[in-house]
Amino acid sequence: MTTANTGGRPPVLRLEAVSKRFRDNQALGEVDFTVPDASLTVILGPAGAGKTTTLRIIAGLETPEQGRVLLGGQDVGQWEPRDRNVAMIFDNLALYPNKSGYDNIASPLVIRREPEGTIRERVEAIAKTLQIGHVLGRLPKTMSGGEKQRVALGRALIRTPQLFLLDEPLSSLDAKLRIELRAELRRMQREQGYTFLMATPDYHEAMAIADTVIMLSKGRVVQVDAPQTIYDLPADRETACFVGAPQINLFEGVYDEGTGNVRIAAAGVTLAAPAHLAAALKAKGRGFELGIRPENLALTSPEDAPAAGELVDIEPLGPKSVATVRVKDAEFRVLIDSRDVPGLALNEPIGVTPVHTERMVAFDIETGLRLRA
Ligand SMILES: Nc1ncnc2c1ncn2[C@@H]1O[C@H](COP(=O)(O)OP(=O)(O)OP(=O)(O)O)[C@@H](O)[C@H]1O
Repeated sequence: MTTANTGGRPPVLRLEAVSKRFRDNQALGEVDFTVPDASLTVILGPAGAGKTTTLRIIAGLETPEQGRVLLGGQDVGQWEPRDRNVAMIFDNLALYPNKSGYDNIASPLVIRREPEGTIRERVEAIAKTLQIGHVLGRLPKTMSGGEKQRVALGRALIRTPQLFLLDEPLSSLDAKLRIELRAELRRMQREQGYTFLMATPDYHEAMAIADTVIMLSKGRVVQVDAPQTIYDLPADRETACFVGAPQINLFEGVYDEGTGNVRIAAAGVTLAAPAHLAAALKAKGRGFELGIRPENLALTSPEDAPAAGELVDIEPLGPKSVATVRVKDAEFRVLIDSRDVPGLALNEPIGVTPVHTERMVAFDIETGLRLRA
């Protein structure tokens, strides 16, 4: 059992080889991971990856085919959901329509027959943190969407379970509110030392708040790492494409042993193999793709650029823009400063030059796995 970072205590949560099948659909296959105490871990993955199923199994709302769920080191396989001391927070939590904000938040403690003074103290503290003091006396129908979501969060957070499971808790909110509330969740988690396991298909969200990201794909854990590591060194091609917008550039290449160069046939371009990948590319020879993030390419004059083509599109993204350069049968997405856009003309010749070649990655075309240096 993993006891890292827990001072010898077992981790808050550990999944061991958890599998789940719905009829002929293998929703989860041998899922393994650990969630340490007072951490914010995000399960990231596309729709249908198995995020909700994983959370439901931990909460005891779904039974795994195989494998073990350990909470604080105890196998809870036979435990009822209410005995597990975990709180699950869904998107769009329904509030009691006939109860005030205060009574909605207080309800879990009222059910537990906590003393009234304690309840008042807790509700007021939570309302202050979530900045919803002004809606405590009001019915849900008079609250905005964001206020309702905060009251619902307050109701979940008023309990103090050993683990909070959050299933896309912010997805119904508008972009501004989502960013505000996720920062608040992060702050509360840190201040109170809560342990959060949150599922989201939004890599921006994962990057913004996670200590650790569990990348889930087709019911399997593909990678468990810090968000920046998932971005810089994705375990496979699918993860590389899933995290990062504009998407990573991928080019099929062939390594030339004589020169130590990589030829990208589709673009008719030859690049020096970056030093950190040379051995892996040499060993592979062909059947690999080079992965270059758009921010690691620059627009240059066509004369001395390794790739020269035509500027075919510019997409503004606020302070940054994405320039697309067609070079023969290949397209290069290049992230540029939007202030440089006025100096560019569509359909004109332009060069593309890799910068930070030490950040290039390469994937095996057959397996999709990243080639290890
Ligand atoms: N009760 C069920 N009966 C049959 N199949 C199910 C059931 N629940 C989930 N599945 C299937 O299991 C797989 C994983 O679903 P799950 O809801 O866990 O994915 P998810 O990653 O949470 O997706 P989303 O981001 O869309 O919520 C999917 O193929 C889904 O169709």
